[in-house]
Amino acid sequence: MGMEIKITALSKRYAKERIALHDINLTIGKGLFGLLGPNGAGKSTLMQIMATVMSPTSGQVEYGAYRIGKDNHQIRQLLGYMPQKLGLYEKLTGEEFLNYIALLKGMKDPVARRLKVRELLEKVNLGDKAKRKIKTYSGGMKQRIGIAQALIGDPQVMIVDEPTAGLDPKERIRFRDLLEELGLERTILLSTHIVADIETSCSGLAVMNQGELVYQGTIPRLIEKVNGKVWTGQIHAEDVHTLVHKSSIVSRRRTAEGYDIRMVADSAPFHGAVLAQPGLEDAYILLTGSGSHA
Ligand SMILES: Nc1ncnc2c1ncn2[C@@H]1O[C@H](COP(=O)(O)OP(=O)(O)OP(=O)(O)O)[C@@H](O)[C@H]1O
Repeated sequence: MGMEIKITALSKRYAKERIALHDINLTIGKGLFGLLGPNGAGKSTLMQIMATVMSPTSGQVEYGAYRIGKDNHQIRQLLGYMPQKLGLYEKLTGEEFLNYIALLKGMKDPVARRLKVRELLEKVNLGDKAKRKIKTYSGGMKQRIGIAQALIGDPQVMIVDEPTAGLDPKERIRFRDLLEELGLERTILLSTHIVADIETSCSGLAVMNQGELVYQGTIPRLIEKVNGKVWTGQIHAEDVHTLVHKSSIVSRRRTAEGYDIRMVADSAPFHGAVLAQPGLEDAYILLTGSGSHA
């Protein structure tokens, strides 16, 4: 299972000339594919168009032989979509909610439906919480029930929009493991603005910034781009203002004397800075200028 998705010259312009996507060309293969970018980069817009819930201004998305706009019905059959804001029915139990969604998706046979709901609850590790109301679930549990509903109908492709927002680190790891496992037999597109969400697990990666695709390829090849450009060192508090290109600061930690700094620069950015082993976070900051400590 799993299939190739081809995006060609895709653009989206909202009202008032706001360009959310500009000429996106991207191929997404089998496995877990990461879509990384800061808030407002256009990730949700792209995913909504791919999920056939919004039309592009121009361009094309193809799922094998199917095209959005023309074959939406067929595409929805092979797609599981988890939007950023999942309307959960808080008063229902996890089991009731999945049963309801399965009904909506056309599973008419009650026995098959009950079996499927059970299987999905087990798969996302909520078997023992099936009879509890969704409003009592933690953030991570809600996200996992969201994945379960997207899995009804055994979709070949899953589109998952910023699922880890608001999760604590433990829940985030658990959720990532689940997606990784699901990615073994399908195509999963996962969007996030958190580098750690995709660091270890993705077979492919695209980075977006301000409506543009700024990178597509493997994680190691992206990290290569910052080889010899990542610097660490200590700087005195009174010298911080001398740092230029603050947007390329990867991390800044207060110490007794000043700051421990990690930043991306072509040459040593301050006195005493030494080269460090580069990572994905460094490359991401070089591409997007989205230093969280800038
Ligand atoms: N319905 C809309 N009307 C007008 N502008 C919109 C609309 N939806 C999104 N935008 C704008 O389009 C741009 C891309 O937004 P989008 O939500 O796709 O980004 P994102 O990468 O998913 O970020 P976030 O994680 O904050 O949702 C932003 O500038 C946003 O303000």
